[in-house]
Amino acid sequence: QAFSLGRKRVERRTTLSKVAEVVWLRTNRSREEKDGRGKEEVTGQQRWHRYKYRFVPWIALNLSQNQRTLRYVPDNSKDKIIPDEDVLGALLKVFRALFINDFSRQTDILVLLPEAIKSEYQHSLVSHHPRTEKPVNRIQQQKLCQPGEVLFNTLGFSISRETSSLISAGKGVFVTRGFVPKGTVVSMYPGTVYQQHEPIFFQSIGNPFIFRCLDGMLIDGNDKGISKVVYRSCNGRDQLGPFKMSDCTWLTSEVQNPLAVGQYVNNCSNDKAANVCYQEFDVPELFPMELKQYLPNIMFSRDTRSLLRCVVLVALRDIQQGEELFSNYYTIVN
Ligand SMILES: C[S@@+](CC[C@H](N)C(=O)[O-])C[C@H]1O[C@@H](n2cnc3c(N)ncnc32)[C@H](O)[C@@H]1O
Repeated sequence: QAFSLGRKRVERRTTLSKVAEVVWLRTNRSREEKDGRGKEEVTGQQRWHRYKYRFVPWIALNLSQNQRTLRYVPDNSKDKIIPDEDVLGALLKVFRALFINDFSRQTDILVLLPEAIKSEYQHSLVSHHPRTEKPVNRIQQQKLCQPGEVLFNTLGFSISRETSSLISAGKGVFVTRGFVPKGTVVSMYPGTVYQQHEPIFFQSIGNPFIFRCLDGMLIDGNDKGISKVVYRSCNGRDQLGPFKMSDCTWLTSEVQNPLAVGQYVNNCSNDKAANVCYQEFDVPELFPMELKQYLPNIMFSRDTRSLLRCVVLVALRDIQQGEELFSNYYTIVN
């Protein structure tokens, strides 16, 4: 059954790709004819095959209107805006702050952590009274902050989902507070991660949230219907005692990782240039066990050999409070 589902998925993806290819070739041919560029060295067909589409149905319908927004990358390896270490550093900073904020609710996990790690966290929660110099345990005094507040205190900005500034584009993601410097990890693309051969046919029907990685892996970021059921089921499957391997609160209104709204970022247009860019990030094996509960991605199949794929959005320029985030759904890799 898995095989036939997989085959159907491949067939469906092939059909979508064909439709998109025809639209692409028609658009390019008429453009080339108009400009007298028909005899260019690189043909439209060759360019199509170098194109790494992020959202297939979307490009099939909109490519002709958005020619100028294509993003060119000289090589797969040059797709990264910032080094992986910087992505890891930013995620660890935010996740640690979330963990400490939520410390009083983490007792089941804390008893199982090695002493050295536990005391590191406990250390960060002890401050000294300004007059008496006596140690004060901040756990008892701690007032729980909202996750958005933790993000603001850690990276200096908050983001949230609101009605897009584009007409009939549904929701979008806005910087609601603070300032995002260029090169900052500003959001994460949550969802179930599928390898190329895995069945996604039913989840993909009418689903605009399927993100395609450069190597063909797919991330289903839909927070409704069958996609939601699949994510929850994988999340339950992978839990090890009190240790959750991923966060599923992005499927609810009570999100615990405030970065996990990247699936709502809209595509740039000729009037609104992209201010963020997708960047793929494989979570290293040594990622702290107690912080995995904030990762908004999970593998569809429990495959111990491959690393968990995440996708983050990185700021392409400084972004001010009140601005909507726009990414680029089209990438051409030479
Ligand atoms: C990944 S979803 C983004 C979230 C979406 N705005 C929503 O509220 O569900 C992609 C869909 O958003 C819409 N969209 C994205 N960028 C757009 C744009 N520049 N103009 C109009 N619609 C857009 C399209 O319907 C597209 O299929």
